[in-house]
Amino acid sequence: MSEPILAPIIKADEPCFSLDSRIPQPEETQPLLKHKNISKTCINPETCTDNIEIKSIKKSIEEKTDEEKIQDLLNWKKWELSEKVEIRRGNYGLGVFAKEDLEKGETLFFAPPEQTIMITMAIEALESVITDVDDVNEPLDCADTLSLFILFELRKGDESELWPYLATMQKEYTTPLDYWPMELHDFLTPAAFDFLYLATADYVDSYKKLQKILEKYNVEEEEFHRAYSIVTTRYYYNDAPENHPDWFISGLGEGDCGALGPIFDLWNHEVKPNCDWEVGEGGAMKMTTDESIAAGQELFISYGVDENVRMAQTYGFTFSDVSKVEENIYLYKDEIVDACVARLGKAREECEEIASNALKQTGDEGGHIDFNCGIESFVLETVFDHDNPEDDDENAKTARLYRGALFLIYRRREHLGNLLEEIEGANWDEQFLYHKEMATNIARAEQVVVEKCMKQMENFALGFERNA
Ligand SMILES: C[S@@+](CC[C@H](N)C(=O)[O-])C[C@H]1O[C@@H](n2cnc3c(N)ncnc32)[C@H](O)[C@@H]1O
Repeated sequence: MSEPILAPIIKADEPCFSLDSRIPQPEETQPLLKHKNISKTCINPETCTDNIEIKSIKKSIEEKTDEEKIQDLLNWKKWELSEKVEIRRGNYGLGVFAKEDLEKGETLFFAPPEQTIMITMAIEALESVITDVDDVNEPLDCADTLSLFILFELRKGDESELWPYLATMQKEYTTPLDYWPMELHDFLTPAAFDFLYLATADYVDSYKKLQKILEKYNVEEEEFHRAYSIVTTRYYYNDAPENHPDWFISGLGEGDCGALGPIFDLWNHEVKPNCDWEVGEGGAMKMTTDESIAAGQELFISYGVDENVRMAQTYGFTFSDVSKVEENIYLYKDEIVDACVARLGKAREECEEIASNALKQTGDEGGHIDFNCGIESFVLETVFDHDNPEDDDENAKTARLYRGALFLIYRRREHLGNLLEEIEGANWDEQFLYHKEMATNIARAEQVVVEKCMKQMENFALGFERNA
């Protein structure tokens, strides 16, 4: 959903590596990284080395203006869209704006399930493409299935029934973290690097499942990536189908799958939005105002993400006004072990063992400090609670936990300070200015929480120490 700013474009004659090279290797997931080699990725090594031009069977379609495309979309179905709003291009691509003053609680949009793009529609359409479970490397989930469906619909061009919708989609999606160039890895915070890993792994996973079909239909990576991004930046949760072919897999219950909602998905995101949305019976979409809104204002919903790092991962944008976001400070095992050694005076091996055992019980890398400065780390709690003297009371334990966490965030402050200096001081090629802004916004958002939590946690620690 971000404005298209280009990441490296994959060309057939560039040196190429396997798709896996885009996924950082395990040792690279450690925080505070060293510079990585510059690398370009390429889907099909044979076509890279032989410099073969892949035959494109995409239709070229007469380009319409934004206004014409929006009009086609509005005429496509009998939408229940309030006359008090308009769709137009704004600061964040297309968006929805108030034409008149709006009151709190007004319904602005309603779409019954049949006007949304449901997974059942995608499965049905793909049954002629996927005839056997062996046509895919692994069963497809909802996002994979919708991506493949959208890809083929895009190829049909204006012969697709969905064309009035698809024609409004942005042309390129190149900046989300799944296309973050390797030479810029060092400019990411440790958390952003983790999110990059997740974003890339999800994308590559999807590509690999579909590889045979993509190759059969000569789908270039860029083409697949666009369809995939259209889906993942617009997908809203919806129920999984009751019956489906063997090549499809998803959760069984409510909200375990997803759908696309034309018009609904033109609302842009704010952490504190002025509109609210609801998925009703069978996947119907409803949009209402959450406050009174003056004419001319843009209408926003929340996509359910509050952190710059998560917005970057899923939607390809970040807020530069970092007071708007609610970033977390993610903690990692190595840092916790350092805090254990420094604060408790224990041997590294012992700290390692305690932390590793605690980590085995949790799914995450070590936990986090949330934007309210609450410590959400089982590992940190375990480490600082471990092997306490018998006369140790709850106040002393809590104080020790805060001191341990403070050690971590002082270090993180130093790291973020250095990182921001490096970002500022580096020589950025013009094509990467968007990346610079994104890396800065992610680091600054975390820095704000670090500064706030330092003061707050000092006070907490002192209070508990006094009562111990
Ligand atoms: C569901 S679409 C919204 C419609 C989109 N603006 C369009 O032109 O089609 C989500 C995408 O919109 C953009 N977007 C939404 N909210 C934004 C924001 N607050 N700042 C920057 N971009 C935003 C991002 O590109 C995001 O991936």
